[in-house]
Amino acid sequence: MTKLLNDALVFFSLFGLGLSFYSYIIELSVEMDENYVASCDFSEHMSCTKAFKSEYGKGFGILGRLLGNDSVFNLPNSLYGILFYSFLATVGFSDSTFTTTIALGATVLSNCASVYFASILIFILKDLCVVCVTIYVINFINLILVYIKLGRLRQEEKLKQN
Ligand SMILES: C/C(=C\C[C@@]12O[C@]1(C)C(=O)c1ccccc1C2=O)CCC[C@H](C)CCC[C@H](C)CCCC(C)C
Repeated sequence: MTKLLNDALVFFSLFGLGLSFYSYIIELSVEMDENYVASCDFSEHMSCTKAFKSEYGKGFGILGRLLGNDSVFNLPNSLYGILFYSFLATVGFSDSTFTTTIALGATVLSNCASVYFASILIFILKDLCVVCVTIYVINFINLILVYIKLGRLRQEEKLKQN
């Protein structure tokens, strides 16, 4: 009964994974070649590298301050994205209520991250990063999908008990 939901969840998680990989490649390219022009840089106020290269592009702009800029955990956000969406794509296959509850927690967390990053884009960097905004949309879709899925799993459990 959750087959279509699972497929959609895995699809959007892989979409997020792809965007995270793409962001990471862009970051590496910009770092190696300062003349590199990223395909997601459209103008001064529509730039993805402006976000990635900012002080908020690494360790969520928090870990560096907490653990020191040289900490092994102060990685580019895109690497955390790769970890996160790989995890979500994997648990997306599971029809266990427990696993899906974990997935719900993770997607709630990622939407908090969306709000945090979106405010940085709007109020501090005054930048429209298309890759970032697409990530926010994906995070929201994933939240809705996991929420619906958990509801159905709980309903199925109830039906089995009776
Ligand atoms: C494209 C990507 C990250 C790039 C980033 O684009 C973001 C998000 C953004 O909006 C932004 C704004 C302002 C400055 C910099 C930036 C960015 O650089 C990857 C998805 C990141 C995703 C939102 C992470 C979700 C992580 C979980 C909430 C926590 C996972 C914890 C791990 C230990 C698994």
